[in-house]
Amino acid sequence: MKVAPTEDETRRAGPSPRLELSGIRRSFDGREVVRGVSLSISTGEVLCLLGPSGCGKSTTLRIAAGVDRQDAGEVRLGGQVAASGATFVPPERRSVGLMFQDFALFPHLKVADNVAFGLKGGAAANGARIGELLERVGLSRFHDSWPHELSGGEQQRVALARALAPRPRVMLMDEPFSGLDNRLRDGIRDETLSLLKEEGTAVLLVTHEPDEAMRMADEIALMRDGRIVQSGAPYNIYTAPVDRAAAAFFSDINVVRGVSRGALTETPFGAFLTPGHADGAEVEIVIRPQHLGIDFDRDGRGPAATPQQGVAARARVLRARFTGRESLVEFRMETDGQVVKATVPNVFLPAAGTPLWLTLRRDRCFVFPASRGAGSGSGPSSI
Ligand SMILES: Nc1ncnc2c1ncn2[C@@H]1O[C@H](COP(=O)(O)OP(=O)(O)OP(=O)(O)O)[C@@H](O)[C@H]1O
Repeated sequence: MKVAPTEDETRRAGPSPRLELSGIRRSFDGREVVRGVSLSISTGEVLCLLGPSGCGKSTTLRIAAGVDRQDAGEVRLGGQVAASGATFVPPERRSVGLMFQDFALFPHLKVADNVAFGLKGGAAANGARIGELLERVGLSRFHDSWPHELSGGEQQRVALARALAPRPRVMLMDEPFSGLDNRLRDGIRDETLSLLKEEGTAVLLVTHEPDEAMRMADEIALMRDGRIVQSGAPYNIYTAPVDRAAAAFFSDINVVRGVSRGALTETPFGAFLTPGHADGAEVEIVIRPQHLGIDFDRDGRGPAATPQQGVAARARVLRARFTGRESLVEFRMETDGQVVKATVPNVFLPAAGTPLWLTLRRDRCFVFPASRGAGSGSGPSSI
């Protein structure tokens, strides 16, 4: 017999997540493209499903929306089953807002009527809510305009107001900003985020852009080949990637290879502690370009080694480019000919062939078993 929880138990357990997916699977033509995805999003939380094209993000979102149906697993909204083997609540009864890249306003409806579309009663009856949302997205003056009179960014903001008008508890957004040019995108992302937070909406946002996920997400779920390979706050995902491919998804990386012997791996940058790697196992030391240190050559000598930096290694500049916010310098190591990249804030454009000394910030290095493909690797160990 199932005993109903007491009020106290319910309070201690906290409210149910607004959206919960557990063990979602979906195949097309015998190929499984979503392979056991589970996630949970609470009130006012933004979860970004991030991954390369074709990894199954949109399929997952479509299943959450109810426009597609999973082969296995369960979708819950506010603690209630919305889709399982036995139950299926159709999309229009799920109280979810949808926003896609192709946000298509209705061209024959004025802006206010577009916003009113999802509301019961139409523009006149819902005047206050429409006015509030148009003001919030900064478009009050377009109340009686036609969609074609608005720029792409303005249309996108109307689409957001339209999606939010019925106060959905959950908003599902699939690459909603990718149709906008770069200049507009950052502003609209920020406005959208603050509006969603104000409304307390739980948001599942699908994107293949790490910058967008870092900017928008409370939590990132990194997806690859139909599976979530890592999830956590943006800072944690960035600073503690689960494997080499997860590190590489967010920025360029340098990979220094070596062989672990007695829990130590010798490299041109000195010995690294590699506990947990078997004797003779190949390891990869991964570091982002912004965490390399550059020092001048003093008659063939480099900087004195510090424990934090380890040993400096000499390299020659291959090319240097200024990219706007920083300079990207590529080097060829004198020790083994490997090419490494470093970024430097501001303008630093040494001539090709210049000898310079490189160090690695050891607290920013990750050690992984040598990968046999994008998906391999286990937990990182910081050095
Ligand atoms: N209705 C369908 N019929 C057959 N295959 C499909 C269908 N929908 C998706 N797929 C396939 O499933 C895989 C995952 O597609 P999905 O759109 O979920 O990926 P995605 O990560 O959102 O990619 P993108 O960022 O390019 O949209 C792809 O290989 C796609 O071709």
